[in-house]
Amino acid sequence: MFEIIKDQVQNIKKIVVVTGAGISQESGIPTFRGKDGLWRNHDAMKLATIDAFYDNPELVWTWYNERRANIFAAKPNPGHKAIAELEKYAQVSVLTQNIDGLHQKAGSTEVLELHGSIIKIKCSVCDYKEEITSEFSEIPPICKCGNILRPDVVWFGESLPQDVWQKAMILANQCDLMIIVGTSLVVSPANTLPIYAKQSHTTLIEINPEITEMSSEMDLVVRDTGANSLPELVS
Ligand SMILES: CC(C)NC(=O)[C@H](Cc1c[nH]c2ccccc12)NC(=O)[C@H](CCCC/N=C(/NCCC(=O)O)S[C@H]1O[C@H](COP(=O)(O)OP(=O)(O)OC[C@H]2O[C@@H](n3cnc4c(N)ncnc43)[C@H](O)[C@@H]2O)[C@@H](O)[C@H]1O)NC(=O)OCc1ccccc1
Ligand SMILES: [Zn+2]
Repeated sequence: MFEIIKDQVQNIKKIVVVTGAGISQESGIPTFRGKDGLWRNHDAMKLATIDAFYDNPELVWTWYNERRANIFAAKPNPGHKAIAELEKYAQVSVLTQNIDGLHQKAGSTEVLELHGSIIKIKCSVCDYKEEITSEFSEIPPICKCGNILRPDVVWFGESLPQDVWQKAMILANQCDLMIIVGTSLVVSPANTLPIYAKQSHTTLIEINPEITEMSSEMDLVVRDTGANSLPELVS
């Protein structure tokens, strides 16, 4: 399946793996597409906004608490593990849109969380931040400054953490191989990363059971799941 790599493996030093919800689907975490994208009939893309949060912070907090409980119970799948194992062969940087922390749990040592992390919270006003270790008694939890706390994730209409995004663009532009797994490439600016790689003639591989916004730009398309196909990369 991955002949295109096996032929040039000796000069692949830097690998970037761009991931989305699909890589965690086989760990029991729903994606954002189709029926998965609905929570209590609320469109996930509408709930993940600052407006939804200020309209109904209890509802948004309940959504994130349910997702967090599901994520805490989830285990990395063979797809996450294979990406971590790739570090035996090259420098691997994971640029993920996922907030579930499963790449780190699988052993990946360089993971850039483009859209934040569900295990972190921050104040909606002051610069207070912390990692969540236990469930909250009150919803929404209140910061010591009196304002409400929110999940430390990037909502639609909010810009990505600039230090993380700058580093992601550079890694995408300097890698020898980019593997794009489990993302529909609908959401920007994450969906521009393959373009940065293409500019420096990097080999692009897409792993996804379905076609995506950029399938036609790929050097190799693997129409299979992450857990089924990625282990072959390291076998
Ligand atoms: C919907 C989209 C059009 N909107 C955007 O891109 C907007 C910009 C925008 C607004 N209006 C527009 C109109 C046109 C174009 C763009 C825009 N982007 C933003 O707002 C970004 C912020 C985006 C980040 C939002 N936060 C997320 N998540 C964190 C929170 C949370 O998770 O709760 S996005 C969230 O949704 C996205 C979902 O996409 P995927 O991960 O790809 O998942 P999806 O379900 O779509 O697809 C799954 C894929 O996996 C495949 N699959 C399924 N199973 C498997 C399997 N087993 N194995 C392999 N593959 C599999 C499926 O086939 C499928 O292809 C992810 O990025 C995820 O992180 N910020 C910004 O631009 O800031 C600057 C700015 C600032 C102010 C004003 C203007 C601009
Ligand atoms: Zn505060």
